[in-house]
Amino acid sequence: MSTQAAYQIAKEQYAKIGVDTDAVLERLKQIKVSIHCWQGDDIAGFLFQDNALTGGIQVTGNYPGRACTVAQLRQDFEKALSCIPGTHKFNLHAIYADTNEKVDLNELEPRHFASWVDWAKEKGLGLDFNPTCFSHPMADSGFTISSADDAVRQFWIEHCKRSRKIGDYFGRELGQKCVTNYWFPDGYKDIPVDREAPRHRMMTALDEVFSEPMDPAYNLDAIESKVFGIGAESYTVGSNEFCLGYAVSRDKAYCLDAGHFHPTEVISDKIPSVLLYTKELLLHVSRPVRWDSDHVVAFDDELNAIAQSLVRGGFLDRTHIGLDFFDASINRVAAWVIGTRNLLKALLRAMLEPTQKLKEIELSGDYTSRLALTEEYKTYPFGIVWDHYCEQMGVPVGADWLDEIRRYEETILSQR
Ligand SMILES: C[C@H](O)[C@H](O)[C@@H](O)C(=O)CO
Ligand SMILES: [Mn+2]
Repeated sequence: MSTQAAYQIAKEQYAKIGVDTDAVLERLKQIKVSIHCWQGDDIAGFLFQDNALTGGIQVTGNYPGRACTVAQLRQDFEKALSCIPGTHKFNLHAIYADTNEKVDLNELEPRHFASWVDWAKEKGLGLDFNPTCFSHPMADSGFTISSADDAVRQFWIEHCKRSRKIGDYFGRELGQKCVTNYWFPDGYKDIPVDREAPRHRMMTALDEVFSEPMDPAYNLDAIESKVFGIGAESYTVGSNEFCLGYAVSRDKAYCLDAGHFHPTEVISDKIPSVLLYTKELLLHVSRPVRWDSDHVVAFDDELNAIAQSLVRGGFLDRTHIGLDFFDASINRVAAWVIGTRNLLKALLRAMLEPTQKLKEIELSGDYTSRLALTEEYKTYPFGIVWDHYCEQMGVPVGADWLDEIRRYEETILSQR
């Protein structure tokens, strides 16, 4: 049976529960996923390629074909995009500046990212941004913006201020909001005596970073919390309470990373609470396996719960959906495709639910019907709708994309 014929049958089945599949696909088309550049090169960047990855995060694996130049990273990402339906954003870190100058993080300017803007315009992409507060000698103490050393702290404050200007430049040039996300690995390996002072320093340093008024229509500041990193197991300055409190009190966006909480906590349940108190939210959709392992996003229960949380709550307009994983043990281009397609698939599945009807059932106290129907809808043919969407958007249907990526691996990646 053709994808089209199958779609007509699925469309009728969804129509019977009051869901208009064509309208859902129009909504899905509007979703821009912020796809992280760092899956393409194991977070090496281009400014200091000899610096080791620090900050308590780790990329494992040695799959051949890592992107080592700006041109290679763009080429790989374009290949991934050819297998992903929709129009999306590329999420850059400061270390991905494209320049021949020897420039340090506290010297970066928008012009060092001009070629990224040209490329994004040419490809119709949006750009997001992150200061890189790791993999640098000034972060070797384990502290950056909350360091007790004035020189260290000022270095990172300056880097963050400049990052914000780069975010604003992206937003203005591309005519769409750039989310600039601040994540700091600062913390102690062992049990601290003073748990307040580093947080106080981080708070005042951030106030300095954000002191210049900036239009959130172009640059939206987000702050990302974490429970712990490797080497900072006992204490993380930018904890959940710190970052959420900061975001709420300073009118910033909060960034929820799926891997940054205790293993039994889920961000799907945090989304509706955070959005009661912040205007906007950034997600780092990731897959923690026992710890913040940053596995490629799989089509698992929590991914579906995140998508349901966003769709059922009507939060898509206020949420910036970013990805954050880095797996060097498999083809990196395939990793982008797998993770992003899974995220879109989960959003589609959530959108294909008769949300209003389910909310009414819940409100009436009919929990039997709630469970019966949500369980039944799980096996509705969303995969057929997804295939139709891929066909409509001109990207490979089903696993056909894998042949494309394999060919790319043979002709391009394996030659590096
Ligand atoms: C490279 C990213 O900025 C990093 O993954 C950060 O977002 C994070 O999640 C650290 O654990
Ligand atoms: Mn993250």
